[in-house]
Amino acid sequence: MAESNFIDYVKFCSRSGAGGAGSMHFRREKHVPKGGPDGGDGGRGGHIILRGNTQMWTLLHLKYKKHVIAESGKSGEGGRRTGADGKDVILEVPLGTVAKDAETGEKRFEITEDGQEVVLTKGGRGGLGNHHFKSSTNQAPHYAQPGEEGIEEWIILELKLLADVGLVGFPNAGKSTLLSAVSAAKPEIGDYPFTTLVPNLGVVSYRDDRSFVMADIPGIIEGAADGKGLGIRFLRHIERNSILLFVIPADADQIKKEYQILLGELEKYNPELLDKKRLLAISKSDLLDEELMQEMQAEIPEGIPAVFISSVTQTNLDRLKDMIWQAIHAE
Ligand SMILES: Nc1nc2c(ncn2[C@@H]2O[C@H](COP(=O)(O)OP(=O)(O)OP(=O)(O)O)[C@@H](O)[C@H]2O)c(=O)[nH]1
Ligand SMILES: [Mg+2]
Repeated sequence: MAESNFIDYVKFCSRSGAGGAGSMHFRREKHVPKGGPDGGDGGRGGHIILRGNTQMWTLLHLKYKKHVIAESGKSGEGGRRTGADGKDVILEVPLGTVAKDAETGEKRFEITEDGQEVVLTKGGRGGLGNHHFKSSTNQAPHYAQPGEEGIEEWIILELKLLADVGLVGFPNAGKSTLLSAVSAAKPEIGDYPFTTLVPNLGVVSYRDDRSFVMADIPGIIEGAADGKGLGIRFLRHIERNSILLFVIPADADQIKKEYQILLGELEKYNPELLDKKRLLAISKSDLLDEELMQEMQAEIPEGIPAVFISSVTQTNLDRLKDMIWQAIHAE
């Protein structure tokens, strides 16, 4: 299978720090023979925290992290000194990262904003020092609270792809070839269906210093919404894409029909997908001569901006980028 530059799933063991123990201590001063209790509280154990970062696109950096462990809190000390908190571990993640409990599959939260921090695994509370337990009947408590245990749990992080444009098309339509023609991504390309098994992301440079992110996902086939083929598993990745670029090859039997089937699968999967802006690229147009291309014009579905492109001869790729850019930045 092709290595994807897009990792959408990681699983790791997350362990927060234990709270530090409260101190059992009595004040000792030269002229105070029987000083009162003055044991300080233990520090809080370190949390495991997720923080949103717009500069990140994948969970690749967490792929080999099997254990994430935060420091324990320090014990309290005499003189009511509170122990230091354990250091938190902060994991930077792309926006759209969903944290789940690996055992139950239950969703905990989603990171949606830059800089947003959510505690994933809470550090243990520090124990109370003995001075808290002083009472009228017990002036000298020989007791301090232990720190709370840390939590150890298996966590799944999933990322819904945050691309600006998602490629939607049947297998073999030329989606990966297009991505490789307009970006530095090197997806596998093959003259057989289902070459792409995992989504690929590419950053497309657009004039000057601008860029947008394109997502190449596996081909979608009729029945995909009912679990046929591979595409449906990845359809969730395009939920957030701001626009959808349909890719239909010029040698398709019926462009309109292919388009309708693709639309139908999207709708069955999630009707909201139809609210997105759509563009159509008729790919492999190098296979057509002028005359055929004229005839094909009639085949273009109504109400969708369309362009004939060829990734092989680089035809109209700039025009396509213009259309994408405009669609992304319209309104
Ligand atoms: N003539 C011509 N062939 C192309 C063009 N773009 C892609 N192809 C060919 O079409 C075949 C399929 O290309 P891919 O880019 O792998 O298609 P895909 O849509 O990613 O396919 P899946 O990953 O299976 O969904 C390959 O043999 C490509 O060389 C083009 O612009 N012109
Ligand atoms: Mg492909």
